[in-house]
Amino acid sequence: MIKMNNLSIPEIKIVDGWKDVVIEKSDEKLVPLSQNSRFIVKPMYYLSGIHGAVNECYVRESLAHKLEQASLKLPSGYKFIIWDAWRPVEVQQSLFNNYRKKLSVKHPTASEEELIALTQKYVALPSTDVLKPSPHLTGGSVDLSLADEKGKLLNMGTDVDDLSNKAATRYYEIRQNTNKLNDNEKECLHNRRLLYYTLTSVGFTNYHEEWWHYDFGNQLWGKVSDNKAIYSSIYI
Ligand SMILES: C[C@@H](N)C(=O)N[C@H](C)C(=O)O
Ligand SMILES: [Zn+2]
Repeated sequence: MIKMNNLSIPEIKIVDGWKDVVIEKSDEKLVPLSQNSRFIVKPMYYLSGIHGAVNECYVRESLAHKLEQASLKLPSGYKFIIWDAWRPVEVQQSLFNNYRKKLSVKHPTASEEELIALTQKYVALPSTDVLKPSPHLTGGSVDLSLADEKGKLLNMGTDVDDLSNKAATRYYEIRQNTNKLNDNEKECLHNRRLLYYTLTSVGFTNYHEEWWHYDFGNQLWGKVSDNKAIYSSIYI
């Protein structure tokens, strides 16, 4: 089992400029995660009826292998719950449009340019450009959380795809510097650390604005881990 010894989540490199990361292309194929009983696969965008979303979570072979390695480090009976992985560009476009719309309600005075910039904090710009594809189009991103031995979702403090500052991975780490955390907040802090250390110990990186988004092999991963990327966009 992963040993965290109360380790905090360190500052995570911001991803500005990730589209400039060089991709040394790999031809690894996509594999379905539902074939592995260590994972609970609930493709949230298919289940919520987003047009074009698939009833499966596909990732590159190496990513599936790393996820399996990470699952062996979880406390007994715990599983990863996988909500999303590879996406077709039309799903990326729908998500982008939906977020833009929600943010325009939250920020009624924002200009179109500001809204587009704000939206990109939560959803990457839809792109099939092989030199700068949206991360989920590469099969190198996964949106996930943890379920305990009874199959109950662990408390992470927000839902997936939350639009508040609480979604930032280090939200509770930063909060505890100025406030005494209550029991609920301490639980969220612990659960986010468990997810973070289990995944980063096998080579994943996290997107600092979303506690649920992890990468391996794509340009976001390359930016955060100082590597060249290996995955460009791929189609099924
Ligand atoms: C939409 C959200 N689940 C997500 O995956 N965001 C990242 C930044 C993305 O779109 O790549
Ligand atoms: Zn994601």
